[in-house]
Amino acid sequence: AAAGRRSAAVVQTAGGTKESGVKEAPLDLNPPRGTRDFFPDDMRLRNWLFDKWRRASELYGFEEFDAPVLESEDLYIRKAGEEVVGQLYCFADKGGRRVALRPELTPSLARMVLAKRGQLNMPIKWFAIPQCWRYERMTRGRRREHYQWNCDIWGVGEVTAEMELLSCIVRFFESVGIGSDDVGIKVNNRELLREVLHKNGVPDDRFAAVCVLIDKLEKVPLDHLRDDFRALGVEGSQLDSIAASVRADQTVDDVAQLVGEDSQAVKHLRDVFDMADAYGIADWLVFDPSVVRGLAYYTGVVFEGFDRAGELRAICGGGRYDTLLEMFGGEPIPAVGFGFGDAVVVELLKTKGLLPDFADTSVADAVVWPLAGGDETSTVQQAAGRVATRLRQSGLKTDVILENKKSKWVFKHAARVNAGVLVVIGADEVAGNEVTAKRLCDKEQQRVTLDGTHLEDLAAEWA
Ligand SMILES: CC(=O)Nc1cnc2ccccc2c1
Repeated sequence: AAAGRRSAAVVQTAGGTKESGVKEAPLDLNPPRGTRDFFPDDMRLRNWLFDKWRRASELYGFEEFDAPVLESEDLYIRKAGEEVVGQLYCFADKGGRRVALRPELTPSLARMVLAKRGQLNMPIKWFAIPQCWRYERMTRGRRREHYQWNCDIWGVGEVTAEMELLSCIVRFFESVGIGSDDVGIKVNNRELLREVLHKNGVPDDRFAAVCVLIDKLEKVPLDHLRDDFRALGVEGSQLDSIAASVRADQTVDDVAQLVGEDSQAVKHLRDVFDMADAYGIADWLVFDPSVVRGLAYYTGVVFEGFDRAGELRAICGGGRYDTLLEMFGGEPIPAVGFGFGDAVVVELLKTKGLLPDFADTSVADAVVWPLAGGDETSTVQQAAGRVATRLRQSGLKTDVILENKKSKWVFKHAARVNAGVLVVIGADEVAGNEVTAKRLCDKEQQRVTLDGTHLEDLAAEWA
């Protein structure tokens, strides 16, 4: 690493930008490639978003859980050619164990359910906001981590579970000011594709890998994928009829023609649209037979939030995955869930002018200022400590000026933290067992005795 740092590259370092050469280059101050620092302003936005996600989850009766960011690599070994598996951030740990930074949360959830199998009250409705990772060649300069809100329902095979999740997503959008004219949710059912594959003689064990390729069709023309399809034994007229069946411009009736009105797939799909009104989400849902999502384990209804202006990548996505536990050697339990990343939704909020403004965030309600500097410094600083502690114990967010500062600096600082009241403590206040409280919005001030709780009451009123 030291040798690496001796490179001639010019990096932003502690010592400013300088040609590194013979001397060892100082530490690179940037976070690792594809990752982000969250300075307070960034953290305020992140906390705001997570709070909106949490509120929507709790509104729907979901309980929060979490799992380690590090999991055994085995959890993600799937042979269907998924991008998320191809970009696994994996390595051998010091014990020689193959481990991976989680690229998604669902396999951890499956592991936890299997571990507690039979002891969990079903159905479970759990949510989490995990940081997920991928290792991508930085050629594309994309991020290698994101936070992804997950909600999952285990133990319900009926479409009512899909309705809970779809309406939870809609409630989140409404909670940040996004409406059904801004965003829609494309809904499809992978069972349709399974039935089409059967009709075209494609063996069932090709289903997951075919879905992953069909998902790529959204971005890559069919001709670029013919070789991959051929490798799965899908080609020629068989492939053309499969590709035709997933064309976006078809209605549910059109696909019912293809697979027959008595198809389970069609029934489940119609159920979703029939129930949408009752959940107040009919305006949000759009049938789109081209949507299959890129995860191998989806088995039924799948869905994807999209911006109707068509400028952004998918906002969120999910689906039913009734057989995931079989991958882990367990008896299957029906399950459905979604993932909702922290990147695209923020881009959408930006374009819609819906990002929150934190300019008047109250970092502190009160600022306590010991007039230090003279030989009474320790006396006034101790008095400030006592006053600040009282204010904090009464629940007021209180900042203390920790060193000798000029008045101009203190008032500027109090304004920056949006404090409502400045409590000044000089030697004469201390002598009189008083403080001088200044209301910052209009400079009104009062000498307040420290006897009783009048100071707390006044500070609370002025905060
Ligand atoms: C737009 C964006 O940041 N996407 C993103 C970023 N990091 C990831 C990490 C793991 C899996 C998917 C990921 C997706």
